[in-house]
Amino acid sequence: MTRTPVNVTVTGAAGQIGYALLFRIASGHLLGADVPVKLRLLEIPQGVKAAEGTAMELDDCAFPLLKGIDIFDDPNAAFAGANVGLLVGARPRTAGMERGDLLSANGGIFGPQGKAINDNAADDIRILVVGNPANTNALIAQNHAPDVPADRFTAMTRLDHNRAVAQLSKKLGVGVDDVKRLTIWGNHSATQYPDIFHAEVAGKNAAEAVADEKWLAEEFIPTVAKRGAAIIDARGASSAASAANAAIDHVFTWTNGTAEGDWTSAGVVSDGSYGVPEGLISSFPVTAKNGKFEIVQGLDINEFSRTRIDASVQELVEERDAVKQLGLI
Ligand SMILES: NC(=O)C1=CN([C@@H]2O[C@H](COP(=O)(O)OP(=O)(O)OC[C@H]3O[C@@H](n4cnc5c(N)ncnc54)[C@H](O)[C@@H]3O)[C@@H](O)[C@H]2O)C=CC1
Ligand SMILES: O=C([O-])CC(=O)C(=O)O
Repeated sequence: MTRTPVNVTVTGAAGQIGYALLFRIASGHLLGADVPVKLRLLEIPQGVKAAEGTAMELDDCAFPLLKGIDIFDDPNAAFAGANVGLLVGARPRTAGMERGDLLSANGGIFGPQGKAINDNAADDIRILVVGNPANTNALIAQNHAPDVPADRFTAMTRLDHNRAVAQLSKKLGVGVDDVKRLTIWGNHSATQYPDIFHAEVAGKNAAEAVADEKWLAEEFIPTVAKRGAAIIDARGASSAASAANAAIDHVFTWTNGTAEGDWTSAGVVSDGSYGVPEGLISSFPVTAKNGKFEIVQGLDINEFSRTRIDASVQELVEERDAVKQLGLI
């Protein structure tokens, strides 16, 4: 049976994450090995030539699933008919830039992109925001797309989730696939909280298997939360291949579902669960089924976790209030 190709719009296509991401989308890792795709690349005018170079390389791979590549510098055109949008391009923080300047510069990107999605994307559009500050950029885009169901806008914390799984598996000397039900709560920032109290490792409770609160508080949590900065320090550039891999994992899970009895982490619109104010885009434990993320309900949150979740959510509240004050939402 011939399937209609899925239109995947990628912003920031000529950047380092774009370079690590596009080849995996085109080879079937984003949606599945039997799903043809058409790529729609969005760049700023200065980035278009480099995106054309990447498109030449994509052609040269002769990927059977890749049914077309178009390059744009206009978000309305780039999101026309999009079924999946990966919002990677963002304004990075540069020396001397205040937080408000960073939020406004990104508001100038994610507001218009949200509107372009609202006006032009396909009815089944699903958005993953990768560009930082990811949660708040997703909130801005979602606020500019009143006709799109809010739950189609998500922010990436899957990289944090994967980092936490890897650190825990090393500590316990087990395979990464033995780790289940780990959760990243809150913001994709240094305040995020990787929670192992509900996680299972080879069928045992992870916190009980670790049995070392000092390691948890002083090693595990800071290592995961500050991993982005450690990569920049070591590589001289921010994480790119691992970020692209996490974006692939996020969308693949969203569309193909979580395994029975397991969950993952994603920044999704809060429905007020776990005391996270409604409407914030915060990371939660989520399952995915029939193309929808659902927040896992009913977990007992202990004092250790409560303080840390609240601190990260408070940071999201402050970011939301700042973009509100700037008139960006
Ligand atoms: N959520 C997460 O876990 C992670 C997020 N990130 C973030 O992802 C973003 C991208 O990272 P890199 O690819 O390394 O950056 P990069 O600087 O290599 O590439 C960004 C690209 O976006 C383009 N761009 C800028 N404004 C644009 C706009 N308005 N429309 C379309 N394209 C635009 C630039 O021309 C550039 O080619 C950064 O904000 C970074 O902080 C990075 C790693 C992990
Ligand atoms: O700070 C950055 O740009 C990179 C980042 O988000 C991460 O690696 O988690």
